[in-house]
Amino acid sequence: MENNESTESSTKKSSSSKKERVVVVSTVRTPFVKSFGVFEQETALSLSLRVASEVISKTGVQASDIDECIWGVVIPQTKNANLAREIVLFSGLPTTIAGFTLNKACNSSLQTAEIAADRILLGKNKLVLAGGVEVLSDVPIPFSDEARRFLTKMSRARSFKERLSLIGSVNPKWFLPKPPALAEPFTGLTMGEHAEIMTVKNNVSRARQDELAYKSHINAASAIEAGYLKDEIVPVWTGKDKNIFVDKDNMVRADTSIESMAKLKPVFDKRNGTITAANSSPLTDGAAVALLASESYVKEKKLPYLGYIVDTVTVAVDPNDQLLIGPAYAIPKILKRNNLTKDDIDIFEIHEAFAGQVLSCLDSMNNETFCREKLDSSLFGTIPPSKINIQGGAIAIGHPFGATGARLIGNALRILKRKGGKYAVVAVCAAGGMGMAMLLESK
Ligand SMILES: CC(=O)SCCNC(=O)CCNC(=O)[C@H](O)C(C)(C)COP(=O)(O)OP(=O)(O)OC[C@H]1O[C@@H](n2cnc3c(N)ncnc32)[C@H](O)[C@@H]1OP(=O)(O)O
Repeated sequence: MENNESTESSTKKSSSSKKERVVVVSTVRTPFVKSFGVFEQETALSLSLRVASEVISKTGVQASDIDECIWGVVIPQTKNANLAREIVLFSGLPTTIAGFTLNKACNSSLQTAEIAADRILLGKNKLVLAGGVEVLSDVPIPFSDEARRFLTKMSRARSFKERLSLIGSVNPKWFLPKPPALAEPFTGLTMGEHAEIMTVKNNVSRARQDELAYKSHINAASAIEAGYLKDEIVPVWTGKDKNIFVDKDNMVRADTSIESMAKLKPVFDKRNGTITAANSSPLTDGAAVALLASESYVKEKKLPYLGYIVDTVTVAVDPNDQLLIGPAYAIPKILKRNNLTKDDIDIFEIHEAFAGQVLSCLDSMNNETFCREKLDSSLFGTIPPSKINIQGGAIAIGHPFGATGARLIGNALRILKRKGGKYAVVAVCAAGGMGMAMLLESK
C-alpha cells in the first residue's frame, strides 16, 4: 500500500478458538449537544465523570474489579494533567485503578478501546473503562507567544524600572486570545479545507453531500423517535444551579429538508466550495465510554453484555493527499485480515466528519484504480446505503472528537442486537491522515 503505514492490534478474530475474547459489557454516553450552548458550564472532567459512574452502576460491576481507566481527549484543558486518573479519583473509584489519557485525534476513543482490548487479551486486565470526551465549550485559549514571553519576563523582572520598561514595549494585540484552530498542523489547512480537497479530487457533488446529510438527520430522528438511543444516553443536570436537565441530543433536525440545505453558502471555500454547515459535523460537547471485559470475567460474574471486539486496525496516509480518507483503507484491510467480505457485514458505522469525506471514502473503495494502486487489491465495491449509519451519524448527532469512537461501538452493537445481525464495522477518519476500523460481533 502506497503511503500507507499501519499498525495492527493483536485482537485477531477467534470466534471458534478457545482463546480469551474481549467483551463490550456496555457503553454510555451523554447527550451530544452544540458547543457553546447548554453544556457551557461543563468540563471534560464533569462529563467524563457522568458516563464513567453511570456505566459502572448500570452494569453492576464491582468498581474494585476495574483494572484501568483509559481516556481520549483531543483538545485537553491545561487544568487536566491526566484526565483518566482524575476521573478515577474524582468519581470516588478505588484509588488503586490506574489511568492514562491519550490523543489520537478523532480516533481517540477507538484507540482507548483497542488498548483496553489488547491488554485484556494479554491477560493483564479483566475489566477496563475505555472512553473519551470533548467539551469545545471549555478549551484552553492561549495567548500569543509574544504575550507569553512578556509575562515570563515580567515575572522574572528584578526591579520596578525593569518592569516599567517591559510594559512600555507591550503591543496590546499580543493579548488577543487565540482559540485552538481545527487545523492539521502539518499542512496548516483546516479539516473543512481538507474535506473540500477530497470532494474535488473525487468529484463529489454538493447534491450528493446534502442528500447524505439529510439522511443522517432523518435516520437519527427516526431512531430517537423509536427510542433506540435511550439505552446509550445518560441524562445530565447542568447549568450554574444544576437545574437544567438534558437527556437528548440537540442537533438532530427532524424538520430539515434538501431545499433548506441547498440554500446554505459554502463555509470553507466560500467561492467554489460545496461544504456547508448542513453537510459538516457540528462543533459538539459530549462524553462516551465503553466498559470492556474479558469473556471469562463476564461469564464468571454472569453479566449481561452487548457483544465482542474482534479486531482493530490503524492506517495512516500522507496528510497532503486526502487527509480524511482513512476508512477507505481501514475497512478493506480489517475485512481481509479476518477473512470476511463486505457482504458478511450487517452494519457499517462510518464516521461522518463531512458528507463529502464519507462519499469520498465510499467512492474510493468502489474505484478500481484506487483499490489497485492504494490497497493492492481488486475492486472492493459498493457498500449498500441500507447498511451504513442507519441511525444517523455525526452530521446529525454531533462529533465530540474524543468521544465519537465509543459512541459508535455502542451504537453498532445495539443495532446488531436489535436487528439480529452478526458483524459490524466501525470506521473513523482522523487528523494526521490517520484512520481506524474496528470489527464487532454480536453476542
Ligand atoms: C476526523 C474529523 O472528524 S475532522 C472534522 C472535525 N470537525 C470540524 O472540522 C467541525 C466542522 N464544523 C464546523 O466547523 C462548524 O459546524 C461550521 C463552521 C461548519 C458551521 O458552524 P456554524 O456556522 O456555527 O453552524 P450553525 O449551526 O450556526 O449553522 C449555520 C446556518 O446553517 C443552518 N443549518 C445548519 N444545518 C442545517 C440543516 N441541516 N438544514 C438547514 N439549515 C441548516 C443553521 O440553521 C444556520 O442558519 P442561520 O445562520 O440562519 O441560523
